[in-house]
Amino acid sequence: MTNKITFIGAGNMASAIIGGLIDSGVTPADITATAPRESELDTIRTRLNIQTQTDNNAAASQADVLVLAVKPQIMRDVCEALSDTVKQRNPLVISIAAGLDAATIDQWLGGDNAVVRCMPNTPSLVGRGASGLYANARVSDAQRDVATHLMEAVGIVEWVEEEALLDAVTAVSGSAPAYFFLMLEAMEDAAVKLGLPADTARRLAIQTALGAATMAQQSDKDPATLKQNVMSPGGTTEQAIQHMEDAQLRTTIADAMQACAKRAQAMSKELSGH
Ligand SMILES: NC(=O)C1=CN([C@@H]2O[C@H](COP(=O)(O)OP(=O)(O)OC[C@H]3O[C@@H](n4cnc5c(N)ncnc54)[C@H](OP(=O)(O)O)[C@@H]3O)[C@@H](O)[C@H]2O)C=CC1
Ligand SMILES: O=C(O)[C@@H]1CCC=N1
Repeated sequence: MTNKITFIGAGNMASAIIGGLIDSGVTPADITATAPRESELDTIRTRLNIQTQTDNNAAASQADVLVLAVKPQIMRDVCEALSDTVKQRNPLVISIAAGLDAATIDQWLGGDNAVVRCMPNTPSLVGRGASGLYANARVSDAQRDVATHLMEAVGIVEWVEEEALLDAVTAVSGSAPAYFFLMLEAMEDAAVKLGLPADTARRLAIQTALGAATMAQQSDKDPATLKQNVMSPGGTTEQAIQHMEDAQLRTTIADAMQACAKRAQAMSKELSGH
């Protein structure tokens, strides 16, 4: 990819995507990241060999692709301060902020911009990301391809044609690494109570999660069938699964994802004012 990519914000999500991009072969010198403090940038520059800047406008003035990766709560100030540069440079804008719609981002940047909204997740760092993408009407087919190419460098990409569906994407993949990490935490704790050393328990739980996800990805069987295949009648797994069903685990997961999507909608109202 020959595009110059600038990340406004160099935190958890930006560094996960940047790390994945570099592993996929993007030239570090083509990537710039910004943050207010040199100390944070020193770390990412040393680790990834990319360009860094504390001046957002200076960094954006070189960008073909401008990735907005700051917290939603400060996005308005950041965008408004970038609007003159964006008007001159006219980059493809990719916002990764949860719960901020493309029209609001476009308006804060001064209007008439090609804006892709992307909901990525942190496994992008290891090339196993999952991103949902939505494009506003200004985004050309070529720019869609650029956004696809960029995010496919760090995982899979699913386009949605209705912007509101990005809230569902946030619930099923954007926020979801945390659900699986919670599961790993809980399994490790429970295994320790059953007598295993913590490091042994963690290794076994992680490898099992990896193995199950890989099987689910590679198998032509659906997850329900794969689950059934582990459950020998009258055996051990049946007991565990029955316990989870009795404890309404499915309802808990559905309620948690509803709460996640609802929070994205509420953030949109709070921050955009409509
Ligand atoms: N974390 C995740 O799993 C996901 C996050 N997102 C979205 O990604 C965005 C970033 O989240 P995340 O990476 O977790 O947050 P972080 O707080 O880790 O990163 C935010 C970054 O922005 C920097 N920053 C703050 N103010 C400015 C400014 N004025 N100009 C430039 N940079 C600035 C911060 O620097 P400093 O630390 O010095 O303040 C930090 O580097 C959010 O909008 C979030 O909704 C989307 C999907 C998943
Ligand atoms: O928790 C959040 O708001 C961000 C968006 C998705 C994942 N992390």
